[in-house]
Amino acid sequence: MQFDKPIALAADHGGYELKEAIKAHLDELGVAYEDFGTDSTASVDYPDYAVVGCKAVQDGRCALVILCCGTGVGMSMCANKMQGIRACCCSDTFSAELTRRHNNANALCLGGRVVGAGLACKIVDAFLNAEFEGGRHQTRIDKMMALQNQ
Ligand SMILES: O=C(CO)[C@H](O)[C@H](O)[C@H](O)COP(=O)(O)O
Repeated sequence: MQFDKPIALAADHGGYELKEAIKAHLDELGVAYEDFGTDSTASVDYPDYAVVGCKAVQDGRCALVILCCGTGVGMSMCANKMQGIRACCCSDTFSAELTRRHNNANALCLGGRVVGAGLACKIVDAFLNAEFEGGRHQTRIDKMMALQNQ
């Protein structure tokens, strides 16, 4: 996997430990990242971290964002409310691969209380290694993104 920009990472307290495991994994892979917090297991509010991570993608500073909370669900709900963000909450590698290939997802959400670090790193690999296929999928994404105006 090669990216011309870093991967953004952000988590709440429920995803903090998983975020740290993903950082170690990205270090091993030599993939650059930017960590937007949180920095401990002290209780915080996941929307605050979804916003900073997604903004890094919106403004072009980061290529993609990985968001971790307890379930991944709250992060994905927040991320999908932000302009231009297509987030998928994944607990399996197949969905993570296909959401890049078909949905051109730019945000991967993971649950630190759902998946272990080993599976999460496989999910991250599947997400980062897949490429958007375009074609008929772009037509569908155009329709999807138009829903932001409804
Ligand atoms: O999973 C989450 C949101 O979808 C959060 O990470 C929290 O784990 C969840 O909201 C539970 O919060 P708590 O304050 O840790 O009980």
